[in-house]
Amino acid sequence: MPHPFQVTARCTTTRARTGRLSLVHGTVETPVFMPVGTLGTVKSLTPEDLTAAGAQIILGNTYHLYLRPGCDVIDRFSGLHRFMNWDGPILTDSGGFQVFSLARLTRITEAGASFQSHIDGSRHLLTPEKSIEIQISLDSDVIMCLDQCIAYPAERAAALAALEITTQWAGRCRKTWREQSGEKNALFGIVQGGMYDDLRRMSAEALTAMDFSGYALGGLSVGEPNQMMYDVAEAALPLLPGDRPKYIMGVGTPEDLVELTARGADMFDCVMPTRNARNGQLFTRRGTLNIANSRHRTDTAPVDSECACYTCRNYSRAYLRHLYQSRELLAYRLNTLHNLHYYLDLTARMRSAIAEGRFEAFRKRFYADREPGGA
Ligand SMILES: CCNc1nc2cc3[nH]c(NC)nc3cc2c(=O)[nH]1
Repeated sequence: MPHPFQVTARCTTTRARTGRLSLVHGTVETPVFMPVGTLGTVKSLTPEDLTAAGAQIILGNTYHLYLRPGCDVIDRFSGLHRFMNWDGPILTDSGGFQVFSLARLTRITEAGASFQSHIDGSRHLLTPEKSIEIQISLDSDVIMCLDQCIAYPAERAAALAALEITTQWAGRCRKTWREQSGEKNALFGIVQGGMYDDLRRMSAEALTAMDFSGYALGGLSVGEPNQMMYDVAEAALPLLPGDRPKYIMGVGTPEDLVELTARGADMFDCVMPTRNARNGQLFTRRGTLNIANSRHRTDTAPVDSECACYTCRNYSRAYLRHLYQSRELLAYRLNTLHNLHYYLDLTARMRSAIAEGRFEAFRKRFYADREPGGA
C-alpha cells in the first residue's frame, strides 16, 4: 500500500507538525503517545478504559508474547486484537530491546540474537525473519525491524558494528515483510548509531534508501543525559523523509514529549505513566507528586483540579493516598487512569496547538505552569 502517513499541519517556528497515520485497524492522529501493553494488557486497564482515556494505538512486546503465552495461543484468535479485545491499531516492537535488556546469555551474530528465556531458561534464536513472522502473526498494524540497540556510553567502533548489523537485518526484515505480509501493515526501520551524528547519518541514509513506511530513532533513552538525547534527535530527525512518521522509542517524560515534538518527532512510547502510577508518582500540569507523601493525608482536593479524568472527577488525594498506603489494587488502577489520561491529553493539546498555529505559546505555558517543587 502507498505509505500510510500525511502531514496535516506544520508549526512555522519549530519542526513540530501534526499528521495522520492510516493503519489497518484505524487512523492515528500525531503527535501520538502509545501506552505500553507489554503482555497484551496495559496493566490494570480494560480496552474501554484505554479508549475513554483517549488512547489511539497501543504497543505490544514481541519478545514477551512469543515467550508467554506463545504464538500458538494468539494464532487461535488470528492475532493480538481479538486475543486482548482491543480493536484499535497496535504497534509491536521486534523483540530486539527486550532480548538485550531481559534475556540471559544473549549472543548476537549476523544470523540473529540467540538468548535464554528469562522465564524458564529455554534457548531461542530470534532472527530478522522470525521477528517479522511473529509480528505478522500478531496482526500488528505497525511492525518494527529487528535491530541492535547498544547501551550508553558506547565506543564508536561498537556503535558502528551495531549499526551495520541493524542495517543488514533491516534489509532482511523488509524482504520478509514484502513476501509474507503483502505490505498490508506498516514496517518501520530503526536508526541506530549511538551518540555519533555521523553514524546516525549513515544509518538514516541506508534505511531511507530501503523506503520504509516510517522510521524510529533507536538507541535513545538508554541512560544518556537528556540534553544529549535532544541533540541527537535534533540532528537525526531532519535526515529522515519528512513525509514519513518519525518515532522515538522509549520516550519519555512530559518535557521530552514537548521538546521532541518541537524537533519533529511524531510518535512516542514509554512505560513512565503506567509504571510510575504503580509507584505512586502522579503527573500534573504543575509537575509530579508522590501520593504517598504525608502532605496528602487529609487533602480533599483531586490530584489535579484541571484534570477531567475519571480519577480526578471522583476521588481525593487523601483517598488515593489511603489506597496506595494500603497497597489496595484500586490504587494502581486509579493512578494509572490518571497518568495515562495526562499523557494522552498532553499530546491531544499539542496536536490542537500545532493545528492552530500556537505551538510556541503552548510550550511557554507548559513550562510556566510547572512549579519548582512539583505539584
Ligand atoms: C523495536 C525494538 N527495538 C528497539 N527498541 C527500543 C526500546 C527502547 N526503550 C528505551 N528506553 C526506555 N530505549 C529504547 C531503544 C530501543 C531500540 O533502540 N530498539
